[in-house]
Amino acid sequence: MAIIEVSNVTKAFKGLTIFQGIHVQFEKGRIYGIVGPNGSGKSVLFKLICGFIRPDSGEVLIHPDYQEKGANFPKNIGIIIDRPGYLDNITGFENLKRLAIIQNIISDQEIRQALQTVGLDPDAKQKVRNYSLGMKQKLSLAQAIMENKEVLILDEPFNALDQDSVSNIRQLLLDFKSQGKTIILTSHNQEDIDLLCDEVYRINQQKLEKVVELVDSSN
Ligand SMILES: Nc1ncnc2c1ncn2[C@@H]1O[C@H](COP(=O)(O)OP(=O)(O)OP(=O)(O)O)[C@@H](O)[C@H]1O
Repeated sequence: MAIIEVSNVTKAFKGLTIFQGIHVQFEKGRIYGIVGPNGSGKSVLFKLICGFIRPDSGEVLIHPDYQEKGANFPKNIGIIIDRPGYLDNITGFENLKRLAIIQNIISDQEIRQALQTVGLDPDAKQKVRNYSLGMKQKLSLAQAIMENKEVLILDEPFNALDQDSVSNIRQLLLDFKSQGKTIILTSHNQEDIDLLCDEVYRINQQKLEKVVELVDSSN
């Protein structure tokens, strides 16, 4: 069984149909790209997968090993969807520490490590209020990876990152994949998709279509 299976899912908001009977399966150890124009439903798909919103019909099936006990919600997923509201009068480390306390499964050292991995200084005294857009993006990436989850769902993980940071994070995601983690991401940058993804799906007219790579027959 796949880790996550979206089966015949339909979703509308007040008459605005986003998905009509979509299917997709996500397998362990692969990187999946979801593409589509603004407003086509990429974030909605991620929220459906995470159980934040429910399908009108159809279902999202989660492999038992990845299920929250007693609920059909995935556990063990690191998420970036809609930038989280960080407290702006404390540092990045202090924000992540507050969030880490909820699960209480990681040490301060692991939080520091996550910050360093994405290129933020864990000892910086700077409050989040004074963070640039790219720094906030890195903080949300650090949050998604800090608990070393098996599945990462990343809505526009490269937004606002400078070129070096984009390269670092791309490499990080490829390293995660080689460790057997599963990653589902969106990006409006085709290069991210081409470099990272094993499979790509495009949202088109309320359906999810697998993008088939055209083999260049000229060589
Ligand atoms: N909770 C909600 N209630 C009503 N409408 C919603 C809700 N969530 C999303 N929508 C609508 O669903 C559509 C798809 O939104 P979504 O955020 O998934 O798009 P997206 O593909 O992620 O876009 P972008 O590329 O701009 O990030 C939009 O028209 C949005 O307004």
